[in-house]
Amino acid sequence: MGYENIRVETRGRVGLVTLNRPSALNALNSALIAELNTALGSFESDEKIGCIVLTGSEKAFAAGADIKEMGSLTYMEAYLNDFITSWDQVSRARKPIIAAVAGYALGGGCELAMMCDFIIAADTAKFGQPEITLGVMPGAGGTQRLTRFVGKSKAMDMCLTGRMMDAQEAERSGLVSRVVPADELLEEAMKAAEKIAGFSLPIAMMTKESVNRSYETTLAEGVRFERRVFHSMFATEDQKEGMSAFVDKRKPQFNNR
Ligand SMILES: CC(C)=CC(=O)SCCNC(=O)CCNC(=O)[C@H](O)C(C)(C)COP(=O)(O)OP(=O)(O)OC[C@H]1O[C@@H](n2cnc3c(N)ncnc32)[C@H](O)[C@@H]1OP(=O)(O)O
Repeated sequence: MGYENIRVETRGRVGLVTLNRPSALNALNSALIAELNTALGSFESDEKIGCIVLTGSEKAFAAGADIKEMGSLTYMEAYLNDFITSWDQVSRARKPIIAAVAGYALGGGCELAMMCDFIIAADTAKFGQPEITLGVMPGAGGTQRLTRFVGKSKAMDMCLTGRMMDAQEAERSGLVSRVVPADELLEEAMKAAEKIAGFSLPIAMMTKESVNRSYETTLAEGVRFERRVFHSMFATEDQKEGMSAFVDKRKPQFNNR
């Protein structure tokens, strides 16, 4: 497929998607989301790919949903077409996805980054949910995910004032996993992705599923889920290989089985 709003590359075992609407600071319109979903689908089904990186430009990861496209939407159109639901594909990906964020990650851009498994931020990154300034509120999971990341007080502050958070505050608050110099962002994200892709894919996928379960269940249920999945790992060839390699003092050769 030819992509107009994103660039899609494969680097070894890592799938790289770069949002690419520079004239609109990567504002997320329906064409871009459709392309992103297609790219994610092809990486999900490509067994050579072990991890995905989603990034934007130096100036903007994404400045939000496309206000020009969305401005004239009616309630009936939003309701009948289930506006925004198609954005969720990122959060439903089974393979690990890292967001590498430089510049603005606002509104839907912040929400898209939060749908990824973790965020590595450049020291230039700015996060915000400014929807209230436009007469709406976050609609792609922002009120829910941001609250889980940073807690109620800061989420309320961000969503009700529309202010931006810089990279340092985002790291202190638990929104991002680490902050790196802007000119090292992609290199650092690729290094993390290559590391993940070098492990057993099914084990990484099960680990992701288990961590995500903690958002949706009680502690006791979550621990029981973890135990079941953990036990199942002993049925994999990669568990045998990983532990044998440790004992033999050699590097493991995982076969994703
Ligand atoms: C409601 C839901 C579900 C989700 C949302 O995401 S609502 C949108 C939330 N985002 C915002 O409100 C941010 C809007 N953008 C800005 O406030 C500013 O663009 C900025 C602070 C990010 C950057 O300001 P700067 O002065 O550096 O750049 P601009 O001249 O303002 O922008 C350049 C160019 O990009 C267009 N742009 C920026 N953001 C969007 C957007 N979200 N949708 C559509 N277009 C956007 C901006 O209009 C300008 O284009 P033109 O030169 O053609 O006007």
